[in-house]
Amino acid sequence: MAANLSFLQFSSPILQSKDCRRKLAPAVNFKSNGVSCSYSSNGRGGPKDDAVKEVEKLLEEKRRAELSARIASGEFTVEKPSFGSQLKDGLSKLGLPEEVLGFVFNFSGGPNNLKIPEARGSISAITNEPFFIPLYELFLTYGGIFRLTFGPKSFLIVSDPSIAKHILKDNPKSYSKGILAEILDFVMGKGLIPADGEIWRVRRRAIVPALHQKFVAAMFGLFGEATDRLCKKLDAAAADGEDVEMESLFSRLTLDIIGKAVFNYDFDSLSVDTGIVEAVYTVLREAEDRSVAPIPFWEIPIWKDISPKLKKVNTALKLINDTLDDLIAICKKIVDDEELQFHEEYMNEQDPSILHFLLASGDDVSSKQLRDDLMTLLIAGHETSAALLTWTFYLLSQDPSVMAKLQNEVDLVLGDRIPTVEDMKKLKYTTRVINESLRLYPQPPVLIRRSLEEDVLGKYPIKRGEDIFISVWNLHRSPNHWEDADKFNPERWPLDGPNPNETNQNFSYLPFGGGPRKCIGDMFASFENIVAVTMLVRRFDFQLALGAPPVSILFIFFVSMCEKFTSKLATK
Ligand code: HEM
Repeated sequence: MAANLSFLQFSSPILQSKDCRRKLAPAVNFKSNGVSCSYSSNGRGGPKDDAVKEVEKLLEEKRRAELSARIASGEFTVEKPSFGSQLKDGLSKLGLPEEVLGFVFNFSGGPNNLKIPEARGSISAITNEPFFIPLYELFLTYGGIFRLTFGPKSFLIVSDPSIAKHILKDNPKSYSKGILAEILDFVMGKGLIPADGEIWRVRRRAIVPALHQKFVAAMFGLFGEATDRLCKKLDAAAADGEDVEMESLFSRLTLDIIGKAVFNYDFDSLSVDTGIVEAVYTVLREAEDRSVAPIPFWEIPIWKDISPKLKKVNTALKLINDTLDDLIAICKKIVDDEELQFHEEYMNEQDPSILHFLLASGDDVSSKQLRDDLMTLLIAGHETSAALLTWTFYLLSQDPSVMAKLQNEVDLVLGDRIPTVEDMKKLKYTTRVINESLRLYPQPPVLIRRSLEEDVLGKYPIKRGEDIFISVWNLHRSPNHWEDADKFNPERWPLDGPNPNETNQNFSYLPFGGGPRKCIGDMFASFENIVAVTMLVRRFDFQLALGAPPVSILFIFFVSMCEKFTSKLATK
């Protein structure tokens, strides 16, 4: 029985969209509250009006203060003192010294006497924002681990780096993907993201070698060509003085890239809206719907058969599966006809795709499992990169000094060249900009797990079957670890220092997760994004379009999207 995340439900109405991606959750004004930068004649963005910034800051502080006051008033606190603590209070009132009580209760109870701090309620009752934002306020009050209870459901929210490290790296065998696997089952089956146990182990061992260095280096041509197509589209928009909605374009760019990289299929979604592109988005939207559904409507027997929406989803899934089957069959034939000498860094120059590598490697796998794996890679590498690019350009549009520094580095290192793998090490500031964008807007903002056995998290014992959210959002914005945590400041990462990752930041920074389930596409994604950012900033200036709708932050399909970032373009 599939679980659902009804607490992710939002109360506001669903928005309609013009493009093929539907906006699911309500558009919540992001901090900028729709303030547009004024257009500057030199094409470089002017700083946002100071007075406006001040008002935004005050509004944000007011909102936070109100929520903090509500949390502090105990509105969300569950008062359930344990028998031990009641006894301790009683004895304390009778005059027993604290030292004696501390000794007796620590000795007799140990960690079992400790209770995880508990908050309760409905996130939608607290605020209209995506759920991981109010979780931040609760974290400031309740600490690095607390329980959040909604009616019969309860979740542990982890925002402490050492507990995150314990779950992800030190004791990962005791945790599964839980709810995530249940929701994604219809689209990813037992693909690498939802899979657990032996299936995960076998498939990870088969797939990881496909992303070897030679493969990633070969992808640079693809990254460059796809971004060039986007540049041409933007050229036309800039020439016509047309504002562009960037999230939809980045979504198409990354779909085109990942389709070619995973199974050598050209969606060409930047140019055309074919049936298969529409089918991919239909399936993605369904997964989004399921992640916020109050009940698992897709499991209701009669509904399943008569709902036009579910019929459409099934038709889309069939089209995708048939296309994947065709691609697998074509690729199998090529591999059969190939004079194959398989080795560690094997790559077919005409078709360097992951699918080709898997078939050439003699990977003994059912066609259903292979489809699940391909679909998982497609989804894992698509929305994450699209969201990262959109947030990065949004942040850049807000900070002309960072943009200028970035453009300077790109001009110096690349000039007009298409970036190569050798350039990556030289593009240090560009990398820091992306590191910082991933810190402020991690994709996904929460990692989902379920405990498979009893364990101890921090000082608290937990039972089997606990659903856990590791809030990467909280880790990345924790005042305990970051100075000016909300500020976009690529300079916080020294250029001569190591590339920040979960290990050298001690699990305070988890852009690609950590431990054995760490992202397998981290290098692919980093290079893809560096290529896109460099090729775009050397050609265009980006500013929030005048009079554009407010930028909003949406949590859809486990990724936090920067919706409606509409940019005014100026060709450099
Ligand atoms: C900016 C882009 C990306 C970000 C931020 C990102 C982030 C992540 C994170 C945080 C995880 C860990 C999830 C967890 O522990 O629950 C993950 C897992 C994964 N990612 Fe990525 N990812 C990105 C791009 C990609 C790409 C391009 C691919 C494929 C080519 C990919 C494939 C995967 C797979 C297969 C897993 C599951 C690994 C496993 O469970 O063994 N990702 N990603």
